[in-house]
Amino acid sequence: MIGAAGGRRFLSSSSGAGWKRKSALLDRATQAGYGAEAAVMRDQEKEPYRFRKALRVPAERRGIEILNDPLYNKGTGFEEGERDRLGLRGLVPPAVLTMEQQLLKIMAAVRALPDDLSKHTYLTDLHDRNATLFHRVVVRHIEELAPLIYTPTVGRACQLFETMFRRPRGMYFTRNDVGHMAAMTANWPAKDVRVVVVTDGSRILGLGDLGSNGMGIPIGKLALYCAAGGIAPHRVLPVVVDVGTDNRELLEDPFYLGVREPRLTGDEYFAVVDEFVRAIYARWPDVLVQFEDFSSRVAKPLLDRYRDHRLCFNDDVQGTGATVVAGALAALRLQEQHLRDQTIVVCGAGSAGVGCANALYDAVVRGGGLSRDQAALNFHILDEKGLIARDGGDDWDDLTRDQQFFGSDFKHPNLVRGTSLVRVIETVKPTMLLGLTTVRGLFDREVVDAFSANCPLPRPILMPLSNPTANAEATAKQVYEWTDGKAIFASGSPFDPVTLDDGRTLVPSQCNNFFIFPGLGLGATLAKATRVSDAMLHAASLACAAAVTQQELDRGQVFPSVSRIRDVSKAVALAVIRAARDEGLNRLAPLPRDLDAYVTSKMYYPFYVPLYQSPYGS
Ligand SMILES: O=C([O-])CC(=O)C(=O)O
Ligand SMILES: [Mg+2]
Repeated sequence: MIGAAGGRRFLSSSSGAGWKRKSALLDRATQAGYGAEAAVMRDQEKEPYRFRKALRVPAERRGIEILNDPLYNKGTGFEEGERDRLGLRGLVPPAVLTMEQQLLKIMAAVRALPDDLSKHTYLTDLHDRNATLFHRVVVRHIEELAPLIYTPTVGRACQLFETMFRRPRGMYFTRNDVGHMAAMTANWPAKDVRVVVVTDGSRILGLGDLGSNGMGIPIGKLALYCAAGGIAPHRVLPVVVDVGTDNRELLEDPFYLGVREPRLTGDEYFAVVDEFVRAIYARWPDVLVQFEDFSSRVAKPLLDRYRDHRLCFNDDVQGTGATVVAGALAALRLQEQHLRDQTIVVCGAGSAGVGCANALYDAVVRGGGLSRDQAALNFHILDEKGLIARDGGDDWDDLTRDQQFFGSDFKHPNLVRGTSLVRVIETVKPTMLLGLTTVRGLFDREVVDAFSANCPLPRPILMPLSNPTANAEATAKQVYEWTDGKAIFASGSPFDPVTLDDGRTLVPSQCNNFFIFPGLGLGATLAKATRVSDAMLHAASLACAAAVTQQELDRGQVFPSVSRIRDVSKAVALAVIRAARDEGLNRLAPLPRDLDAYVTSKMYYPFYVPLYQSPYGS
């Protein structure tokens, strides 16, 4: 595979000398025939990149086979010399397009399509035939394309996965593969996988159990790892661990592509995941495994099983948690407030809700000034029955230890098990209200009015985080209209800016874990960290919050604009590497003196390099 690249050079943007070297190399690049690319890099992107002189294609791969490999294919982008060298003459149309021309063509085609699902399909096809161009297009137009290749459109794509299926991507490890998984990893062609995103399909976004059709999620997450986090496409592996499904419709659907059996549970379930985990780390010992969209029943138990001795994290529990902390810190910076003084109500006691509460609690304790017990009193968590509290209920023992943690010690007659959301709000007067329930419209007028009327902050902080858009607890328009534009709004799925009757236009933030996971993965793998610690996650939150510019804050945004996501990922990666070093978890030691330049140099940037045929094989 790729990796047998010729002499590599990289460039840094961090110092004057770096820029000089960069200019010199760009000049050489221009002379070497990269004119358009070099100009684009210099004038439009200012994107430091790794300059690869050439890439060797395995000798056995020629002509059509190169066109059929999305990692090598350039379509009409093959230059004349390459067409001769690689046996392509006559196999592609005569015109030679620059990457820029191809990009314009792709964007025109995407924009001409009538709906988001068709656009998703078009982009998936591009991904399948020319990965370099796909990622270039995504990098350049991330704000427009992230909602198409990722949340929210990816949710619909998962629901329709079987009918939309064209070409496999990633790997499936099923309950029927027990005993074979270690051998199966050898079927994946890439030697150097750095990041695996795995789901068991049991809780895809807020859409429930979609079984094997959940594959769309690891694929979408990893597309962002490449475009936003600078991990090269041949270093990522999307996975479904298919233990069956409890979705009756899928079980009865003749076209369902997964294992048509009820889900495994208990020890049998954990044995399958254990074997998968052992197999993955046996083939790729330094890989980072991101657990994604596992149901609350298993998400935390799996995390606890592996987190101390494997490089892994759960994106919904820890990634979303770290993202919410980042948003909270930025929202408080805007109002010159401290996190320790906030009263926080979290709706939803699944793994994501509890994960967010835990991450915020951890941030309060790290911030100092409150004892652990005092800090816990600032949190109130509700599940579908209402407030979680020890008093007044008979289901205390059925709750998990994590759920019980924030409900033990209220000394207020109103705060008993099952107290309604509005009553909780009127009693505790929260400053932050988070929704992780998947219940559309839960934050209705009554809730938002009560929240806004009782909130001691000038700007109440409201985060309906459930995905995709249709599951959001409230829309941006509703919240801004009901609070007269006062609320700070951040949602899991994107919403368009809202113009109020008085002419003010307000820009909602997207509080999505894509601000954390690509940079966390980049940092953790570059540091060769032995595990992902709470301190690394907290450092990621701080870096993300610090990346919000004053201009963005002034517009009411508490997350950076999505167009800057590569910069944010880099800042997150740097913070994660330093945090790993502080705890002695880095095996990349000592860290490079100019860490910034090092991370920059390691970030994949999609552009074509000349291909040569290797006489020696790959
Ligand atoms: O995928 C997303 O957009 C965020 C996420 O992890 C989820 O909702 O499960
Ligand atoms: Mg998720």
